[in-house]
Amino acid sequence: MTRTTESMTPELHDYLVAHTTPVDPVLRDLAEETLRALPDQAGMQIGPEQGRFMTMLARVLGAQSAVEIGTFTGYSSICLARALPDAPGALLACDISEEWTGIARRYWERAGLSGRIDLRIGPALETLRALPAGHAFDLAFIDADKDGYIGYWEELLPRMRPGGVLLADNTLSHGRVIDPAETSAAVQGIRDFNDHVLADDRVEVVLLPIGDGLTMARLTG
Ligand SMILES: C[S@@+](CC[C@H](N)C(=O)[O-])C[C@H]1O[C@@H](n2cnc3c(N)ncnc32)[C@H](O)[C@@H]1O
Repeated sequence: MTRTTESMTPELHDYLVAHTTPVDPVLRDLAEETLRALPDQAGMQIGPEQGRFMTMLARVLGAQSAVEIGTFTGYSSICLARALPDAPGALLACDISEEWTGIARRYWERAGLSGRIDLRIGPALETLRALPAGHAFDLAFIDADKDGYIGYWEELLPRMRPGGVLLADNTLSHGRVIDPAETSAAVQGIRDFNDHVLADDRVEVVLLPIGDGLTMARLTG
């Protein structure tokens, strides 16, 4: 029998957020400023329960170094960097927008995390390819252009430590992944990515119904 996850109503979502450790003033203010300054893009930011999950996951893993593809105004990078050692560049953050990451920089400073985060502006695939050999990550978070996910996956996997974990955001595409009428490049990119990850025997994988779908893959080798 297939067991389904209960449908997530707005009320049920409010309830689960209310029963998750609350966000601190830095994340609260960042979410508010993002909504005020960038109302059309603010939905790209991860939600509070996903942020808490990512912080806890990094702590449980004892992650020493992490990489983020898609930084935007810095919410997810704060959630990750908080769980990393206070070492220069413990989090490599990749984005193409100086404007949006300008907001991120201010909040990293306020959170006392600037020293841990190495922001690289430019296409993330180029940033990853330019990393020195031997640069290894315990945790990776992919949350940028959806038709680029497979490229990021293939570039990141050889750079992960054994037992490392890759997370990929929006892998349910608001349910559009199962809508045959949906033919956009972004949704097709996610479908292709989900199939690609499932077929990759280097990892075990679970697609979690957190936020808009969060794929979690662990290197088994
Ligand atoms: C969904 S948002 C990231 C949200 C962020 N993780 C958060 O929780 O606030 C996607 C980001 O990917 C960036 N992006 C898009 N294409 C990119 C590329 N080729 N390389 C690096 N970043 C890219 C965009 O500028 C945008 O800031």
